[in-house]
Amino acid sequence: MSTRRISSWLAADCSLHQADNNERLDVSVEKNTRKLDKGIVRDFSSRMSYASYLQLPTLLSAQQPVSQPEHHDELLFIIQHQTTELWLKLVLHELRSAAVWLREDDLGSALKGIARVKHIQKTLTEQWSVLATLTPTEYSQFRGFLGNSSGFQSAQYRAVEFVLGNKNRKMLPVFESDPQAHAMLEELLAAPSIYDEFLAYLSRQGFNVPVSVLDRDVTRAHEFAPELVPLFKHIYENAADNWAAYEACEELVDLEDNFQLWRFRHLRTVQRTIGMKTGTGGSSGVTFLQKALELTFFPELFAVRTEIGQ
Ligand code: HEM
Ligand SMILES: N[C@@H](CC(=O)c1ccccc1NC=O)C(=O)O
Repeated sequence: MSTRRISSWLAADCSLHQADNNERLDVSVEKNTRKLDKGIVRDFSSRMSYASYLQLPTLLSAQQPVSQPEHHDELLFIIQHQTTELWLKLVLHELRSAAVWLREDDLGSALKGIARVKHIQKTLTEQWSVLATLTPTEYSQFRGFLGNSSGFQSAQYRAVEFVLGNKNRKMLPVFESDPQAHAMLEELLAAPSIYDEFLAYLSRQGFNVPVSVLDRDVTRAHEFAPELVPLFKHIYENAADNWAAYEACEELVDLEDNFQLWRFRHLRTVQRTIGMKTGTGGSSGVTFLQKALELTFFPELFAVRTEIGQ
């Protein structure tokens, strides 16, 4: 089809839509009020509704400010945390499934899950701008009511760190008063991380993964294994021949990057809100959080960058 024919076809199509729209406007919207279609279901006395399916009475009754008198901004604080926890629930669901798919050599499904997680991470990182509207003065007016509660006690956050390979048994005692959370973290501590599963997958695909890495104690944090760097160098320098492995490596790099961006935005929000005060959870605060920026899930995938082209 020539360019002229395409544009005249497009013009005809647009004017058709225009006519259609005008007609609909004339017929169905009067006084800027939309007429409701006859078929719209209104009786939910014996049907599942939006609210019942989503358990909204439960969800929307879970915002209970503790400040007295109630501080206007505590609702923001609660909802920022609750939405984070909801998204973390999905992140955990996807990452745990991705680890299983890797174990089953189903890389495609694992990558699809990781792609979804990356979008959630972006949403979570963006969301910090909402909390940044909370001024230090406003926060100081209800901070005292939070007692020793702290994000440090987020079981789902810790679980995500564990699934990604940043295991730390010393985190567990914090959850002793919550048997369900404690059991979940114990289970994840003992299970191979997504990186362990990926390296085992690579080994099954014929890549030369050292036995010391495959047999590592998975209850500990993954530590930099220099022997892995030549393997990744090979994959990166022959990406076209190892596309699936190469793509998976880059997806993991994105995951770690996104995780660190969330940590950084948290740190900056903390800094602008409480400065150098100690945390309600008992840590030094900003100084403690800064140290997390030195942690890494997939050190060899970053180390390989130094080697590329050499
Ligand atoms: C004004 C808002 C916030 C302040 C001032 C703040 C402050 C802090 C501080 C000082 C810590 C260190 C632990 C402690 O001693 O308490 C911490 C840890 C943590 N916070 Fe927040 N936080 C804020 C918002 C949030 C939000 C919205 C989340 C989302 C769930 C969150 C999640 C976490 C997590 C997961 C940790 C543990 C981090 C780690 O172990 O590296 N925080 N926070
Ligand atoms: N650790 C914070 C308090 C805080 O932010 C917080 C308190 C209760 C539940 C979640 C929280 N979020 C992150 O730490 C502080 O020291 O002000």
